Amino acid sequence: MRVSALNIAHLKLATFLGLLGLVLNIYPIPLFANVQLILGNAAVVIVAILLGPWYALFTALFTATGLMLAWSSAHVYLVFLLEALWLGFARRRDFPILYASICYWLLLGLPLMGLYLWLITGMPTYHIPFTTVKQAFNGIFYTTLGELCVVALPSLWHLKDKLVNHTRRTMSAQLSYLFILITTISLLTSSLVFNHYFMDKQQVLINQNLNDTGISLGHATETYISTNTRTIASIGKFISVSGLPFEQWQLVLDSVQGLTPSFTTMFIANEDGDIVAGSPLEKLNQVKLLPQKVNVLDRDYFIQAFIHHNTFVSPVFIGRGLGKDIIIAISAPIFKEESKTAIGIVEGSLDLSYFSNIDKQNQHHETQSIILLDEKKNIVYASERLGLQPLTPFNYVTGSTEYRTRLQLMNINQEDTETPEYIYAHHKLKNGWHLYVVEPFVPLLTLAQEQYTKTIVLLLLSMVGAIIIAKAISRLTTTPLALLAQHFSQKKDGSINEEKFEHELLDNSTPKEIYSLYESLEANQQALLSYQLELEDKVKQRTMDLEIANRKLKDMAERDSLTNLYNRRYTEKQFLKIQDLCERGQDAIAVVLLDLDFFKKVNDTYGHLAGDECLRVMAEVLTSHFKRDVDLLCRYGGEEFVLILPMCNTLKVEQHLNGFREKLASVVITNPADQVTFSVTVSIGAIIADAAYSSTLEVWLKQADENLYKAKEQGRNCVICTLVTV
Ligand SMILES: Nc1nc2c(ncn2[C@@H]2O[C@H](COP(=O)(O)OP(=O)(O)OP(=O)(O)O)[C@@H](O)[C@H]2O)c(=O)[nH]1
Repeated sequence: MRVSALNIAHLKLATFLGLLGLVLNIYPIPLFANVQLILGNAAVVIVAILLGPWYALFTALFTATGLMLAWSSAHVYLVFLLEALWLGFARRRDFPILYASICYWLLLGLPLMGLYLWLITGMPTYHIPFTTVKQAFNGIFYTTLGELCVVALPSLWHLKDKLVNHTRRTMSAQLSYLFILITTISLLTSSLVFNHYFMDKQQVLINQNLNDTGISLGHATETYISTNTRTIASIGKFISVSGLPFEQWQLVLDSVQGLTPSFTTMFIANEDGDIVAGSPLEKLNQVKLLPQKVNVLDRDYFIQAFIHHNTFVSPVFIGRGLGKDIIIAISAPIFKEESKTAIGIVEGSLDLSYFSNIDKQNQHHETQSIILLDEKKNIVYASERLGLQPLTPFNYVTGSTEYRTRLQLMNINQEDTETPEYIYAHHKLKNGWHLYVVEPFVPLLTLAQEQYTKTIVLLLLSMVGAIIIAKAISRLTTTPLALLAQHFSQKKDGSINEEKFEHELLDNSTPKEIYSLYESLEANQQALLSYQLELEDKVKQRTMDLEIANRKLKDMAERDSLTNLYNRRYTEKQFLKIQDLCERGQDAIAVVLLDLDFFKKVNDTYGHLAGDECLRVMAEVLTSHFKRDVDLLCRYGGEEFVLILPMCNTLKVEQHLNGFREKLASVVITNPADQVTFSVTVSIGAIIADAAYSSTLEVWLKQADENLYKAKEQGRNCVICTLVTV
């Protein structure tokens, strides 16, 4: 950003929007798991549209910091600052911002995000495509939102010195683009909301199922333990009350053996902790064969029952009595008949396979697993697929910072990973045991990903559909307009189009406004046409008048008004052309000077009107006598006339002049004033020479004048002609 180009108002706007974006980005909208919607970057889009790349970069510094605080990952600076520059430069080149955003994510955003997730975060590869595509769609979402904010806020349109389009886009393109923007934001919003509620519902269902399983299996476990505890207590009590001698205790165990299938083994130990009776009997016999005597004096279940007189359920441990299995021992004291003195204990080792049965009977067995812990949090039973060993402590980590759900999440095997393994429900049983019902998290994640992927595909299809529909809709309105504009515009030659507008698009389906426009344009065109015709007529008339006036002016400039013969000026000018032409053709020219005889006398005798009439008659006779088009007849001044006779027959000129002289002399002239008649004669001096004789009229006239003078001298009414041969 050049410092000189800094605009304080723009900087303030960019800062304000940046801070707003920062706050919005600190709190992204959680959708499901690690799917979050960030909206703060819309501020960057607004700045990119209005102010260009450098201000957008400035705003992006704020918004990316917001994301940095939310995600604690520096990659946001790279991905989103680049995006800001990209959008800003695209805007400067009049590239629609939505399309620019799509291009950015396809060409840069997606690869960058993918590389970051793969190389830096160590996210499972199967999850990377979804996470990156999700981010790209989030990008398209806030870009659309930003652009619509600009469209919806008229105050931003009038922002001083903001970026403006260099090229004017067609109405159809603008309408289509706006339609696509609205469709995109509507589809994205509705699909996000729909997916959110769908996933929410799924989570509620999963939670409910886990809890239901927990309650039912917990209840079954409690019943199993309490029933068996009561059984052991009853045996102890029976022996105590019956006062049976210890030799008969084996009989008691033998008799209850079939009734207590829940116990794998049972035994009775005496006050010294020695096993004195056992069931099944084979096990007891095996124990008796052992080299060392089995003594349970130090066992919790012995101490609790014998010393504390409790009916006791032990944590899980490795048996040492009738076998070395992993067992849970339930023990009860045997009292001396009618007294409070313990004389032994009866113990039963619970059959742990029962938990496997209730696990298998669980209706959600396919997806759910259970973990039963004793009060010391050692594993009593764990579903086989979990791979957990009974008796081992249950190690797990709950929660996840990356994946936000309304479910309880735990990791059992991979405690260090951020990807949760299981969703769980926990139940604490009445005896202090814990029951965990767990379900793998990945299927739910996969479901969410499938759901969002379908949405994305649907969105893409809808965008294509929107483009087609937008084009069709804008065609309905803009095509008739374009056709009207084309039809009613001037033709290339600037004239008005006179053809009637007929097009299939202009029918009953044409919008009313456009049809009214057509009607008024049509009326204007007709008015303009008739005005044009009127104008053309007027112009034609004026042109004609002008031509006549011009001709008159020309005549006035070239001709003598009294005789209508050419004047002196015209003759002098024309002579040059005639002489040049004849010189080229090696033709002869005759230059003749004529002067009425005693014209002063005519004037004096008959008056000036008669003099004028005399001059007119002279001109008429001249015109009728010298008929060739090439002959130039001129009143040279006063009663003097000049004839230029090009390409003449040198031998016949004099004769022709004499013919004229005689003709004039025979003409009777009537004085218009008093109708008195008279006649006049003319003296003629001429020179006939090859055109090359001279290019100057004066030279020719000089000779003609000399001859005229001679004619006057010789008594007038005669022709003196000189034939000059070069
Ligand atoms: N009525 C009339 N008279 C003209 C016009 N132009 C010249 N004149 C007269 O023509 C007369 C010419 O007289 P002069 O030059 O003495 O010649 P002339 O009387 O014809 O005598 P010669 O040429 O020697 O025979 C003058 O009186 C002019 O006033 C004209 O346009 N109309």
